[in-house]
Amino acid sequence: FSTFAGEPKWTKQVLTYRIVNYTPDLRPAEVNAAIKKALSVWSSVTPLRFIKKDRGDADIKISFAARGKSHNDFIPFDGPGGSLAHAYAPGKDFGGDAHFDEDETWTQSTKGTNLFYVAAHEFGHSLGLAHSKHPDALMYPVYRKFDPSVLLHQDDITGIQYLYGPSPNS
Ligand SMILES: CC(C)C[C@H](CC(=O)NO)C(=O)N[C@H]1Cc2cn(c3ccccc23)CCCCCCNC1=O
Ligand SMILES: [Ca+2]
Ligand SMILES: [Zn+2]
Repeated sequence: FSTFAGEPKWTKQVLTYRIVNYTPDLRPAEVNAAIKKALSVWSSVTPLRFIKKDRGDADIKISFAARGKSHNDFIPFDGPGGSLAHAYAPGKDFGGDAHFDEDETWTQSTKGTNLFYVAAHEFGHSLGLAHSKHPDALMYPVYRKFDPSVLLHQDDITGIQYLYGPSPNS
Protein backbone atom coordinates (compact mmCIF):
# COMPACT_ATOMS: atom_id res chain seq x y z
CA PHE A 1 0.00 0.00 0.00
CA SER A 2 1.10 3.63 -0.09
CA THR A 3 -0.01 6.86 1.54
CA PHE A 4 0.23 10.41 0.24
CA ALA A 5 3.25 12.64 0.96
CA GLY A 6 3.03 13.82 4.53
CA GLU A 7 0.56 11.01 5.31
CA PRO A 8 -2.54 13.24 5.37
CA LYS A 9 -5.40 11.60 7.23
CA TRP A 10 -8.58 12.66 9.00
CA THR A 11 -8.13 13.50 12.66
CA LYS A 12 -11.76 12.64 13.51
CA GLN A 13 -13.54 9.30 13.35
CA VAL A 14 -16.96 10.57 12.25
CA LEU A 15 -16.86 11.98 8.72
CA THR A 16 -19.67 13.56 6.71
CA TYR A 17 -20.35 13.01 3.01
CA ARG A 18 -22.66 14.71 0.53
CA ILE A 19 -23.71 13.57 -2.92
CA VAL A 20 -23.73 16.94 -4.67
CA ASN A 21 -25.24 15.73 -7.96
CA TYR A 22 -26.42 12.47 -9.52
CA THR A 23 -25.65 10.54 -12.68
CA PRO A 24 -28.64 9.89 -14.98
CA ASP A 25 -27.34 6.35 -15.53
CA LEU A 26 -28.82 5.09 -12.26
CA ARG A 27 -31.81 5.95 -10.03
CA PRO A 28 -30.86 8.23 -7.10
CA ALA A 29 -31.63 5.46 -4.61
CA GLU A 30 -29.20 3.19 -6.46
CA VAL A 31 -26.48 5.86 -6.34
CA ASN A 32 -27.12 6.42 -2.61
CA ALA A 33 -26.85 2.67 -1.98
CA ALA A 34 -23.65 2.24 -4.01
CA ILE A 35 -21.97 5.16 -2.21
CA LYS A 36 -23.11 3.99 1.22
CA LYS A 37 -21.86 0.46 0.52
CA ALA A 38 -18.51 1.76 -0.80
CA LEU A 39 -18.00 3.76 2.42
CA SER A 40 -18.94 0.77 4.56
CA VAL A 41 -16.12 -1.21 2.91
CA TRP A 42 -13.70 1.07 4.76
CA SER A 43 -15.67 1.63 7.97
CA SER A 44 -15.94 -2.16 8.40
CA VAL A 45 -12.17 -2.43 9.04
CA THR A 46 -11.53 0.89 10.86
CA PRO A 47 -13.12 2.97 13.68
CA LEU A 48 -14.40 5.38 10.97
CA ARG A 49 -18.11 6.23 10.64
CA PHE A 50 -19.81 8.14 7.84
CA ILE A 51 -22.85 10.45 8.06
CA LYS A 52 -24.75 11.53 4.95
CA LYS A 53 -25.60 15.24 4.60
CA ASP A 54 -28.03 16.50 1.98
CA ARG A 55 -26.94 20.13 2.04
CA GLY A 56 -24.17 22.41 3.26
CA ASP A 57 -20.55 21.49 3.54
CA ALA A 58 -19.25 17.96 4.13
CA ASP A 59 -15.85 16.35 4.46
CA ILE A 60 -16.31 14.13 1.39
CA LYS A 61 -18.23 15.82 -1.45
CA ILE A 62 -19.20 13.45 -4.26
CA SER A 63 -20.04 14.72 -7.74
CA PHE A 64 -20.31 13.66 -11.39
CA ALA A 65 -18.76 15.82 -14.12
CA ALA A 66 -18.26 15.31 -17.83
CA ARG A 67 -15.66 16.35 -20.39
CA GLY A 68 -14.91 20.04 -20.75
CA LYS A 69 -17.14 21.08 -17.87
CA SER A 70 -14.13 21.65 -15.62
CA HIS A 71 -15.73 20.87 -12.30
CA ASN A 72 -13.73 23.83 -10.93
CA ASP A 73 -10.75 21.71 -9.97
CA PHE A 74 -9.10 22.25 -13.35
CA ILE A 75 -8.77 18.50 -13.95
CA PRO A 76 -11.33 17.96 -16.73
CA PHE A 77 -12.30 14.40 -17.57
CA ASP A 78 -11.43 12.60 -20.80
CA GLY A 79 -14.68 11.22 -22.24
CA PRO A 80 -15.79 7.60 -22.11
CA GLY A 81 -13.11 5.18 -20.94
CA GLY A 82 -9.68 6.34 -19.94
CA SER A 83 -9.77 7.80 -16.48
CA LEU A 84 -12.99 6.93 -14.65
CA ALA A 85 -12.80 9.10 -11.53
CA HIS A 86 -10.39 10.85 -9.18
CA ALA A 87 -10.36 11.86 -5.52
CA TYR A 88 -8.38 14.07 -3.17
CA ALA A 89 -6.42 13.16 -0.04
CA PRO A 90 -7.85 14.24 3.33
CA GLY A 91 -7.87 17.98 3.95
CA LYS A 92 -10.16 20.99 3.84
CA ASP A 93 -12.04 22.29 0.76
CA PHE A 94 -11.30 19.80 -2.03
CA GLY A 95 -9.68 17.43 0.47
CA GLY A 96 -11.51 14.12 0.50
CA ASP A 97 -13.75 15.01 -2.44
CA ALA A 98 -14.42 12.42 -5.17
CA HIS A 99 -15.30 13.26 -8.78
CA PHE A 100 -16.77 10.70 -11.17
CA ASP A 101 -16.56 10.98 -14.96
CA GLU A 102 -20.14 11.41 -16.19
CA ASP A 103 -19.07 10.20 -19.64
CA GLU A 104 -18.81 6.66 -18.25
CA THR A 105 -21.87 4.43 -18.13
CA TRP A 106 -22.33 3.92 -14.38
CA THR A 107 -23.93 0.60 -13.50
CA GLN A 108 -24.63 -1.71 -10.58
CA SER A 109 -23.48 -4.76 -12.53
CA THR A 110 -20.27 -6.08 -14.07
CA LYS A 111 -21.23 -4.41 -17.39
CA GLY A 112 -20.31 -0.78 -17.98
CA THR A 113 -18.45 0.84 -15.07
CA ASN A 114 -19.50 -0.37 -11.66
CA LEU A 115 -20.13 2.64 -9.42
CA PHE A 116 -19.72 0.74 -6.16
CA TYR A 117 -16.28 -0.58 -7.14
CA VAL A 118 -14.98 2.77 -8.42
CA ALA A 119 -16.38 4.63 -5.41
CA ALA A 120 -14.71 2.19 -3.01
CA HIS A 121 -11.39 2.85 -4.77
CA GLU A 122 -11.88 6.63 -4.69
CA PHE A 123 -12.83 6.65 -1.01
CA GLY A 124 -9.50 4.92 -0.33
CA HIS A 125 -7.90 8.14 -1.59
CA SER A 126 -10.41 10.29 0.32
CA LEU A 127 -9.20 8.57 3.49
CA GLY A 128 -5.48 8.87 2.72
CA LEU A 129 -4.43 5.81 0.70
CA ALA A 130 -2.54 6.28 -2.57
CA HIS A 131 -2.13 3.49 -5.14
CA SER A 132 -1.02 -0.06 -4.44
CA LYS A 133 1.29 -2.11 -6.62
CA HIS A 134 -0.68 -5.29 -5.89
CA PRO A 135 -2.75 -6.01 -9.05
CA ASP A 136 -5.56 -7.53 -6.97
CA ALA A 137 -5.73 -4.70 -4.43
CA LEU A 138 -8.68 -2.30 -4.53
CA MET A 139 -6.16 0.57 -4.59
CA TYR A 140 -4.51 -0.74 -7.75
CA PRO A 141 -4.73 2.08 -10.34
CA VAL A 142 -6.43 0.02 -13.06
CA TYR A 143 -10.15 -0.91 -13.07
CA ARG A 144 -10.56 -4.65 -13.29
CA LYS A 145 -13.51 -6.96 -13.59
CA PHE A 146 -14.24 -7.42 -9.94
CA ASP A 147 -15.75 -10.13 -7.79
CA PRO A 148 -18.33 -8.18 -5.75
CA SER A 149 -17.89 -10.51 -2.79
CA VAL A 150 -14.14 -10.02 -2.29
CA LEU A 151 -13.20 -6.38 -2.52
CA LEU A 152 -10.50 -5.44 0.01
CA HIS A 153 -7.15 -7.14 -0.44
CA GLN A 154 -5.00 -7.61 2.65
CA ASP A 155 -2.78 -4.82 1.32
CA ASP A 156 -5.75 -2.40 1.42
CA ILE A 157 -6.64 -3.45 4.96
CA THR A 158 -3.04 -3.15 6.17
CA GLY A 159 -2.84 0.31 4.62
CA ILE A 160 -6.07 1.73 6.03
CA GLN A 161 -5.39 0.24 9.47
CA TYR A 162 -1.90 1.76 9.38
CA LEU A 163 -3.67 5.11 9.18
CA TYR A 164 -6.72 4.58 11.41
CA GLY A 165 -6.26 1.36 13.34
CA PRO A 166 -8.67 -1.62 13.31
CA SER A 167 -12.42 -1.60 13.88
CA PRO A 168 -13.14 -1.57 17.64
CA ASN A 169 -15.46 -4.54 17.29
CA SER A 170 -12.90 -6.62 15.40
C1 LIG B 1 -8.97 2.19 -10.67
C2 LIG B 1 -10.10 2.99 -11.31
C3 LIG B 1 -11.40 2.69 -10.60
C4 LIG B 1 -9.79 4.50 -11.21
C5 LIG B 1 -8.55 4.87 -12.00
C6 LIG B 1 -8.19 6.35 -11.78
C7 LIG B 1 -7.82 6.54 -10.33
O1 LIG B 1 -6.84 6.02 -9.88
N1 LIG B 1 -8.65 7.26 -9.60
O2 LIG B 1 -8.40 7.42 -8.28
C8 LIG B 1 -8.76 4.69 -13.49
O3 LIG B 1 -9.66 5.27 -14.04
N2 LIG B 1 -7.86 3.90 -14.13
C9 LIG B 1 -7.87 3.71 -15.57
C10 LIG B 1 -6.47 3.47 -16.07
C11 LIG B 1 -6.47 3.31 -17.55
C12 LIG B 1 -6.60 2.13 -18.24
N3 LIG B 1 -6.55 2.40 -19.56
C13 LIG B 1 -6.45 3.75 -19.76
C14 LIG B 1 -6.40 4.54 -20.95
C15 LIG B 1 -6.29 5.93 -20.82
C16 LIG B 1 -6.24 6.54 -19.56
C17 LIG B 1 -6.29 5.76 -18.37
C18 LIG B 1 -6.39 4.36 -18.51
C19 LIG B 1 -6.68 1.39 -20.57
C20 LIG B 1 -8.10 1.27 -21.16
C21 LIG B 1 -9.19 0.96 -20.12
C22 LIG B 1 -9.91 2.23 -19.76
C23 LIG B 1 -11.04 2.03 -18.74
C24 LIG B 1 -10.55 1.70 -17.33
N4 LIG B 1 -9.70 2.76 -16.85
C25 LIG B 1 -8.77 2.55 -15.91
O4 LIG B 1 -8.59 1.45 -15.38
CA1 LIG C 1 -13.30 8.84 -18.71
ZN1 LIG D 1 -6.88 5.93 -7.75
